Amino acid sequence: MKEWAIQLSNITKVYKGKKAVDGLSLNVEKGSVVALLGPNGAGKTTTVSMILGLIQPTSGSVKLLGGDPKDRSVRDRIGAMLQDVSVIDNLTVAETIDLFRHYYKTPLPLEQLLQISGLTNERSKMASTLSGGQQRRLGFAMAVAGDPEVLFLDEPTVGMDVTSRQLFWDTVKAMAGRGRTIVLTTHYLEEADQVADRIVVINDGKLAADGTPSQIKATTIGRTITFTAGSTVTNDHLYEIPGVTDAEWNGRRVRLYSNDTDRLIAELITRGVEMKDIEIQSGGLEEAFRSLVSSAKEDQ
Ligand SMILES: Nc1ncnc2c1ncn2[C@@H]1O[C@H](COP(=O)(O)OP(=O)(O)OP(=O)(O)O)[C@@H](O)[C@H]1O
Repeated sequence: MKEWAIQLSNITKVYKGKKAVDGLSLNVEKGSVVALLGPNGAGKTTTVSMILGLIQPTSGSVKLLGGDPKDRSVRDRIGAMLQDVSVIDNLTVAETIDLFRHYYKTPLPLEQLLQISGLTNERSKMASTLSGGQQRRLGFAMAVAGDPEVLFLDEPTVGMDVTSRQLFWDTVKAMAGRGRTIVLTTHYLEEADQVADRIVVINDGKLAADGTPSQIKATTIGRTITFTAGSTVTNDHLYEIPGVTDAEWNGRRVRLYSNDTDRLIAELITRGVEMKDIEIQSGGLEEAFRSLVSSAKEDQ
């Protein structure tokens, strides 16, 4: 039988009459790495905050490790790295991490936490003097101090350089390898593709897609047609063509997104759209994601 780390049943959060999260149901199996993807304002942070018990759903129920997220017995077993890391004044990096270690019954050793967050050389610095990227890494050390069973990472790599990112994802993968459940939100789709074994796409507070990275890519053909447009072609003109989900301009070079590029190319030719140097690309995750989000909008 599956063991659930997270069970969300029809959760909704209403802010000033507007639904930030709208009837979301989702179960996350223990030991999985789940990426929540969605455009700005989709409801990812609100969802994570409800799972953590930081805000109360307007309706619906949340279970974390089978219990109430606000219970001390549950909170002892989870870790969270949220978007704003607030550091305590007048404490060094090592003292800050040590303070967090003492909240937990079975913390990881201080040296290991300094090493996995790449902060060994900064251990004696005042935490408040760290750069933005270093503060994110300190936030990570604080989140994993208790060796949590479930770890939440809300846009964790924002502001991190390439080397830090690599160390960060290696550490996250190692934690997953030890059976930890990881829920992350990110705008970097390639990262989600590499690290997650399940991707949940949220749009306008609702579930837009749910599957493995390869299923997400396969559920939508998500292809693009790129061409150099003649002077008669306008943006409005392109959006009138059936099957165009998005158009991106770079000078006179246009990229059209569509779920059915075969039909679209026929339409473009039938309508006599002036095109040169035509290329058709098969979709990566980025295109799949755009296509899912735009088709969810059309359904409303
Ligand atoms: N405290 C609040 N009061 C009012 N509206 C809020 C509040 N928090 C979030 N919202 C609104 O709820 C919606 C969802 O926001 P949320 O922060 O969950 O999105 P997100 O997917 O995390 O976005 P981002 O990728 O930009 O972080 C947005 O329209 C936002 O403006």
